[in-house]
Amino acid sequence: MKAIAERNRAFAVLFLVLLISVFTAYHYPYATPNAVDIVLEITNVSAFIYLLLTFEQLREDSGIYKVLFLSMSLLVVGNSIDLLDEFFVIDGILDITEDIVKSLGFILFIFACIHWVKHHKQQLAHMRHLAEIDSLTGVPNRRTFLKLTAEYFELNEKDSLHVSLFVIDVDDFKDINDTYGHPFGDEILIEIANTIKLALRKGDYVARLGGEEFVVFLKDADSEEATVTAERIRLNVQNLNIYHNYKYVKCTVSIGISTSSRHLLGFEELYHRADEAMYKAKSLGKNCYCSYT
Ligand SMILES: Nc1nc2c(ncn2[C@@H]2O[C@H](COP(=O)(O)OP(=O)(O)OP(=O)(O)O)[C@@H](O)[C@H]2O)c(=O)[nH]1
Repeated sequence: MKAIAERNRAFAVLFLVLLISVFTAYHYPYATPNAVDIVLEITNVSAFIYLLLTFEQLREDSGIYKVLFLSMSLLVVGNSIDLLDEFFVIDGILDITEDIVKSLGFILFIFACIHWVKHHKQQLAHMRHLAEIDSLTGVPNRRTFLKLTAEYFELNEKDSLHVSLFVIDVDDFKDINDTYGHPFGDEILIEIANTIKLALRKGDYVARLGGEEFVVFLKDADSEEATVTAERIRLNVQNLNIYHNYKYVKCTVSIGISTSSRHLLGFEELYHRADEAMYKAKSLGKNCYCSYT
């Protein structure tokens, strides 16, 4: 964090120095050459010293920032070489050196900018992806689930096909956590999420609403098809053998089902009914499914 703040400060200084250089050179052509030079040299030399001092902080940055940093440093160094003109009378060599350093800096700067934009885009896409999934199980989170379902209802409003929704709750999960520990509880949640995912048709999806509760949305499934899928999920979870400390641990789920013709029930009502049915399944002894009636 500290290194990133330091890097941003270093970049800000470099930009400022380069801006001052350009601004001074182009906006004060009437100033005496010496005055312009003095402003340029003081800013460039102080920036160069600052770069040397902060370089250590940048060593953990990704490659692209290093290249960006290097390219801007070369531009600043190129400007600084001018200063030597004041003290040494080897103008020709210094001019050529200045041109080479600046050209190299400019090429690197363009290269780094292009790659920085690419890198930034990838990071944004990655962050967007992370915001959409549940970080533990990798299935969509509540927000994504609500978004996907709302989109589906909006797009298919006029169709009269059925949709079904499950609320799935892990049974006695507190006991699992208390007996085997929280990390193992997490492992169980990951296994269950994968098992549910594998039991679904293409196009249907599972999400984790939070805690040990999952929700499944079945497009185009009437109550009969929904119960077949629910039973498949229940059985597959029951058959899971999750290894822990030289033995296999079992877990089960209770599933509440609600089905509706798409334009008859909104999502809220569908969810409310499935939740009620899930509690009924719990009261019937768990490890079973129950349809809302
Ligand atoms: N390991 C783990 N545990 C969690 C997570 N989120 C919630 N829990 C735990 O899940 C447990 C849920 O317990 P309860 O609501 O009492 O439900 P239950 O023990 O499954 O009982 P029933 O629902 O009646 O079967 C609590 O102990 C929570 O701490 C999680 O992300 N990881």
